[in-house]
Amino acid sequence: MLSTTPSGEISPAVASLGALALGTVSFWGYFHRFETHMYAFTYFYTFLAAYIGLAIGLCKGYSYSIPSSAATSTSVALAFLVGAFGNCLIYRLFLNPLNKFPGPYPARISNLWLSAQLGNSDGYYWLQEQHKKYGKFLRIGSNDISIIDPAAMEPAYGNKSRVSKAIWYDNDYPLTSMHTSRDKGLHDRRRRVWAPAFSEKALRDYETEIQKFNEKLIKQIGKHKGEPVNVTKWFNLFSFDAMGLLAFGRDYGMLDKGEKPHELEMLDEGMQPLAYRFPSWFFRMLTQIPGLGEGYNKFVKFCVSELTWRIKHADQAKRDSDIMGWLLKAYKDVPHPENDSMLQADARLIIVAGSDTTAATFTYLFYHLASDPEQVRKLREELEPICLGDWQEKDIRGCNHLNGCINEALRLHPPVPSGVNRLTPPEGMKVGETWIPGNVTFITPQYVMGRDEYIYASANSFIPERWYSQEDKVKHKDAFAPFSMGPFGCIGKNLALMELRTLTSRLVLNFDLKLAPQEDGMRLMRKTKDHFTVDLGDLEVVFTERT
Ligand code: HEM
Repeated sequence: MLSTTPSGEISPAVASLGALALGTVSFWGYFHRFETHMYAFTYFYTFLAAYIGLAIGLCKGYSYSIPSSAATSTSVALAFLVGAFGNCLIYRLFLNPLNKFPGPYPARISNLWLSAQLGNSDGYYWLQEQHKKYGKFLRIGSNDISIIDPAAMEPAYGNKSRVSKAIWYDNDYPLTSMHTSRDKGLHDRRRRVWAPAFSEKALRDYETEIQKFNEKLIKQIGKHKGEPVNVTKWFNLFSFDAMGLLAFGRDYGMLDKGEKPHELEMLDEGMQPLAYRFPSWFFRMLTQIPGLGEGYNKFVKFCVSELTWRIKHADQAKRDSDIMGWLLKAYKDVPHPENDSMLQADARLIIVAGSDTTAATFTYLFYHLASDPEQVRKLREELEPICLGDWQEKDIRGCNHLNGCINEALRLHPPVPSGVNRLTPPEGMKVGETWIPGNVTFITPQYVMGRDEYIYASANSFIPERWYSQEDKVKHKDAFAPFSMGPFGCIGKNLALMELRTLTSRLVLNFDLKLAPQEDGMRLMRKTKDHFTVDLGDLEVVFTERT
């Protein structure tokens, strides 16, 4: 029997105690045990409905007056919240096994604290500073750590790894792409659909197109006639144009127009919410609130429209065997593949994965080449005897200095600088001598690792030779993974390297280059935003045609 007041009402103290107990049970029995990030709105509405339902029930069923029903319902609701959040707080502050990892104290309370630190979209710098302070293992969230120990690479990304993708990949659910698929079986099946699009044969086809874009960019740069070239912009145009054609058989003509179109702005706008590393429940709520996720939603719509265009104009597409063409082979018997949410998500994946990343590598690489004429001299010495007549990428694939320069750009400025989110297996994971509990989210930020003296000698210097003749300057080779590794690693790595090798060679063979007057690279270094991939600050280089 419920204890009642003299007026026959349930004692508010007893009701609140019951709600406190219910909150406690709901935390330990449910919220603590299961992934709950997908249902934030559902919880919110259920809670609201229960609150209103209780208030109405007390009035109708127990003849409460309106004020006392409101007071009792409110105290019950608050007590429930205190039970659920109070226990959550106790767990996070005192009982979480992750508390043995060093890091800023508030990080253990909520991931929103981390988001508040990333207002400048400079997650990679923030992580570097914190790792300097706290060491190889850094607590960054209530269930999150960052690791820069090279011993983490094999258990995290090796082929035998039992690590899976973390809840971050559910941010876009139900728009699940191959990349955001957390189900290993599904990812595996999808990867088999994608694989032919990146086979040696497919890449040979793409190379012909890439060489045409190389030619266009060289012409456009030549037109500047020694005036500063904003390479951030031009490499963006190049990589977006190349990706449009390779992905959808569509020539955006950006290199011809020389303009940064609206689509490019949308990509950065669409990626920006990722800069703050919001907890997934919060991110999902944010992008569902009308108006708030506008840039993000616009970009998603743009990608779907590109996919629809590709399917409707299959016969007009410039190429028969573009990447989407390969994926569509799996949809032969599907009447409207453009409505398939995974294909829509994959369309977006190609655009994001294939354009921003290569543009960033080019821009940083040319920052270093324009700052150091000796690198350009060495590249020419290596390339000139090979790049005669109709040379192809396969002819320069083994060029040590060229590959060394590209590796250095990727090491010092990885295009996915803060790393990818992974979840330790339920039984936990050993990194060297350190045990990490099960179901913990972790990242291995490539930017921080790339500049760590424990991993590389003279870590902050651009030394291409460390990759072929000064190997002692790479102390832990396994730490270098700008394309990630293992079954979830970058499927476009060889395509990216093809673009990087061919265009870089052509540019250094065609032009002398130096940083523009007044250019010190600080806009590129300081204004670049880390939003999973990067939104680059400007860089100006002067190219002078070689005679
Ligand atoms: C320098 C250029 C590039 C870098 C540094 C890079 C880096 C990466 C990284 C780190 C991942 C893993 C992401 C994660 O696990 O969350 C990835 C995945 C991926 N990349 Fe790249 N990428 C580059 C270029 C490309 C290109 C040109 C394409 C072509 C479309 C591409 C397509 C993909 C795809 C489809 C995935 C998802 C793979 C999967 O989930 O199985 N990437 N890339």
